[in-house]
Amino acid sequence: MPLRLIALTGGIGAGKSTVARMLTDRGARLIDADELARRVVDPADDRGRAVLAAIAARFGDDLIAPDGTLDRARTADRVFSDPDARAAYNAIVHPALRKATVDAIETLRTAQDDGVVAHEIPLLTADTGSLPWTYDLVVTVEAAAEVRADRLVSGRGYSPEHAWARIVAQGDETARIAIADVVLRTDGDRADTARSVTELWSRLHSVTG
Ligand SMILES: CC(C)(COP(=O)(O)OP(=O)(O)OC[C@H]1O[C@@H](n2cnc3c(N)ncnc32)[C@H](O)[C@@H]1O)[C@@H](O)C(=O)NCCC(=O)NCCS
Ligand SMILES: Nc1ncnc2c1ncn2[C@@H]1O[C@H](COP(=O)(O)OP(=O)(O)OP(=O)(O)O)[C@@H](O)[C@H]1O
Repeated sequence: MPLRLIALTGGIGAGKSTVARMLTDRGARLIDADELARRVVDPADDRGRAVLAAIAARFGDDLIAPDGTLDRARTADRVFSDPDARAAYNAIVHPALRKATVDAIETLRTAQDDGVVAHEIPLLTADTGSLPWTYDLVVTVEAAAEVRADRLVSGRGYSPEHAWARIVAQGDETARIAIADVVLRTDGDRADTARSVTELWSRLHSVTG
């Protein structure tokens, strides 16, 4: 079977990373959009510096920390409280992120042209239609917004305001479910989630493509 590229999307705090880990435990390889989004603003890299300069030109130098890295907390405050700022920020960062993703897919394909690659990508719906790659299966990981907010506050130390700002920034689940082939609900406990991942893994091995 050729390489199958799976989108793993879902609302913040629903459990994408948990599901991704369960898939990699079963042998999938992973591309993490959040991690690539950190790399594209790495000041140690020429392209990263160019992205940081574009952010500073649009938003001001106060988003750049004294050591030249992105001040992530300040950036989050700006972009998660203001949809126009978020769109402007995404317009700067997302082209670099897309390029990094194409490179990552190619690198994995060159290393091994079969198996499952999971692409953990929180913002899939915002970009659908303009992506320079195609998925064999789109999976969205979903739990009720209140459950996700509780997890972000108790598990990740977010304040309730920060948790809700991000949940709201991502829109509701309707758009994600509309583009998904599989909706993996994680309102239950981790054992329930593990069972759903086992089913998904079987399905991935019965999909040709
Ligand atoms: C705004 C930034 C600096 C905040 O950094 P921070 O370290 O606090 O958060 P982190 O990057 O770990 O993201 C955590 C979660 O926030 C959500 N999130 C991140 N960026 C966005 C965004 N632009 N819009 C909506 N939700 C987002 C995602 O669910 C993500 O998993 C950072 O998230 C960023 O650079 N975002 C833009 C790049 C992007 O779109 N990333 C998502 C990958 S698809
Ligand atoms: N049934 C469950 N399935 C998955 N995760 C769960 C479940 N119950 C509790 N959790 C917890 O929810 C938290 C959020 O999970 P995770 O970090 O995987 O979310 P995420 O969707 O990747 O978030 P982000 O969008 O920030 O990357 C974790 O602490 C995880 O252990």
